[in-house]
Amino acid sequence: MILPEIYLARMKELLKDEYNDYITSFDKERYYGLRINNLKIDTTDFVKLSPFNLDKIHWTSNGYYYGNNDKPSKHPYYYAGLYYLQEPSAMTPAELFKIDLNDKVLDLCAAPGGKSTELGAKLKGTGVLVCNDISASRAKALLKNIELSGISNSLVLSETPEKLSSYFPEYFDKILIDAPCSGEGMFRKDTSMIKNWSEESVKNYSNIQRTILPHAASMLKSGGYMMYSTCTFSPEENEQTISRFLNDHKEFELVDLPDFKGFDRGRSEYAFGYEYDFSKAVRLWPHKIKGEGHFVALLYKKDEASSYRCKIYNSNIKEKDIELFSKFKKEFLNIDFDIKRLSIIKDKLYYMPDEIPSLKGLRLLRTGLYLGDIKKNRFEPSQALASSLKIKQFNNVIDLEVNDDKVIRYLKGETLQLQGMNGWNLICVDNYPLGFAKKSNNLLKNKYYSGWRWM
Ligand SMILES: C[S@@+](CC[C@H](N)C(=O)[O-])C[C@H]1O[C@@H](n2cnc3c(N)ncnc32)[C@H](O)[C@@H]1O
Repeated sequence: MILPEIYLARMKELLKDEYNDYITSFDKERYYGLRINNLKIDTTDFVKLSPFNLDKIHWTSNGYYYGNNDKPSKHPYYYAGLYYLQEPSAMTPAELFKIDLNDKVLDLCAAPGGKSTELGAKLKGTGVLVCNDISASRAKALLKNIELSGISNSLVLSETPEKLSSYFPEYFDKILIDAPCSGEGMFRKDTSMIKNWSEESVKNYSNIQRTILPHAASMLKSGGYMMYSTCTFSPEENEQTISRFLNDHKEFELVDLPDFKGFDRGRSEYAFGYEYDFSKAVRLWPHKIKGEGHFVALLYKKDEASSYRCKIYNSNIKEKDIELFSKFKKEFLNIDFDIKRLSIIKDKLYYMPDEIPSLKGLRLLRTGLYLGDIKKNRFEPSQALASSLKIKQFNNVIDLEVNDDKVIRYLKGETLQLQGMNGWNLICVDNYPLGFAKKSNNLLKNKYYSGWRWM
């Protein structure tokens, strides 16, 4: 692997006598990880069920390395959203971020959702998860991952941090900024990042990070926590971005992050302006752990009793607007809905997260859980609803065993000869929902969302 001379000189300066270890880490294999989606399955249950050669990632509670011969992206459990494929170090921010039930959480740079899906799992369907990415195309991938993971309490947006900040002032308890960066920590995983690297790009990213942080800060409640992470090594994008922010925001302070074997700490000598204790932050290096490079810092917004409260939006939906859905719900679903949280947008029915402000004027890809479509004389449930269900929450279930060839045929969109009850059936694999099928006139129509099909 050929790395730019200037980059190597900078790394020598940063790493000193560890430099050679860092360089030789490029000759080693990269590590592949999967993170179990605890919203759908407990870690121990998945480990029992898993056909993969798993080895625990020691600083996580639900992350595992998988074997070179495993193909977890080509397995029905992946389609059931039981895990997310993620580079092991990239699991660190969401792992270290303590999320409480009912928290309002923002993932500001969220696509494609590696960290959002874990933050959503930690919320266990309570509170609100707002996932945003400035890039509309990347936000589409984010939406798919949120829905596949079964997260039902999220908003998916594609906005600038500045615009978001005018809608959500001091609204969130926790904010993650997994910032755009020069990606030095991913050179081994993705060599294409090397050719985009330059000292200039480090400077540019550091400027972007510096503009994002104040907007994020204004959306955080007093007493709230903000986590900042990058997958790069340059102090300009890590200690210096944070210390510049702290210089201008005296209401924030660094919080100590836990230590694990192989973790390195942030470098106080790189702080800009005042002295800050960056040993509270974490640096991950590919020559010290089985994973790529990362930086993580946690900030606390001191509790200075703010007075601001967002005006909360309430839908004014009436029973008669949702008659078709109520009929469907009575026949098939074993869940309760709070009518105040239902919302109809262009004949699509959504279940909104609780206590959200008005979203008018925002570029939204998803407003809560998309339940389905209100057609002329029927309600048609969505793929997102199927993904969010537990098997017990649906009356008609066809549960297939993972080795049954009908599982993959269903995921390919084929029509199957299965018994099923009349009307809607939830197709599951080993008790975990995949999608819907509808039976009428003895024919079971495959309703698996065509955009997610097994290829
Ligand atoms: C490191 S990636 C995020 C990865 C993601 N958190 C995950 O774990 O899957 C950074 C993201 O920031 C987005 N981004 C770039 N500039 C941004 C900005 N000014 N505001 C919000 N997001 C931005 C990029 O589109 C990119 O998807």
